[in-house]
Amino acid sequence: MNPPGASGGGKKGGAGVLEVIGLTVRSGEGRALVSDLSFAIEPGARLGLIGESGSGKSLTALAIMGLLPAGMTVSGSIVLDAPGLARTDVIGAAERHLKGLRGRGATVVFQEPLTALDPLMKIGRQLAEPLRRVRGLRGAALRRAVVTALEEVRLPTPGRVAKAYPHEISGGQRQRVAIAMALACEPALLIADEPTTALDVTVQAEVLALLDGLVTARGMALLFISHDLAVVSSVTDHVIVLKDGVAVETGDVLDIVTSPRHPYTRDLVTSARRLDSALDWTHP
Ligand SMILES: Nc1ncnc2c1ncn2[C@@H]1O[C@H](COP(=O)(O)OP(=O)(O)OP(=O)(O)O)[C@@H](O)[C@H]1O
Repeated sequence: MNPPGASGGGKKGGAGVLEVIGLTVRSGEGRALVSDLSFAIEPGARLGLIGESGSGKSLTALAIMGLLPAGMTVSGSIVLDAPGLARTDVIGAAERHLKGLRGRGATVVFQEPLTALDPLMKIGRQLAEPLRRVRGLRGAALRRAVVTALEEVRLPTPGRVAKAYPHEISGGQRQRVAIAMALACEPALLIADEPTTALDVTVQAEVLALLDGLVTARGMALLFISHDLAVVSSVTDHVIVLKDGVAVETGDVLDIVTSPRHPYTRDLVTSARRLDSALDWTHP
């Protein structure tokens, strides 16, 4: 049974922020990398996309953003319907139109924050750009908004961070800045693609808790992508299990964790449990 909010069934005509129907992505040689994937996410709902490396998770995220690598072909439909923006099928939409959707419609936080940050620009200036563009802020109001945005992601010394270059702060702090940049656009849908995978375990837990709180506070829809079942189950309500580009199982997080049906999902649950008990053993 699908709970309200997120579903793997590709509902039609609902009030979804995102509705993906029959998404298929092929390589230049015609190999199917994502096959006939359907799901929907309603405002404020959270959907997890889980699968091992190469299962098609990142390509799904890139397809939603209209950023698939050149040479790939895409079919199906990806309808983004964000407040204040025209309802759009990303597939086939003009790049000019997609530029307007990226940020306010949907935005991504990637595994490696340096992909979102310009290494040659101070953090304050980078953060000011979306605040100016999306919220129209200028002057002292813009400077205040930069500090507020850095405070919101719990950076202890926002004034110092604003004046720093990305390489002058830690990896965990950079990911907080990347989250602040994503949120500055006030997106209807946040896609988090392995947002904590590159971080130390303790920092990982802090960033995850931060993301969790911000998504709740802002009522954003969340597509959370990870290879880690424990991480996905801590932040989402509903999951799709992806294997070789195919959704092999979909359902409520608790059902998937307690009674996985597909052998691949069972393997994911077993290895997550094994890791869990190994950690218990090493850290009694
Ligand atoms: N630019 C590309 N050109 C050709 N094939 C690609 C390209 N990018 C990804 N692929 C292939 O598409 C498949 C899915 O890749 P994708 O990056 O979506 O996997 P993933 O589940 O996100 O894995 P990871 O967790 O390692 O990021 C893989 O077989 C990968 O080799």
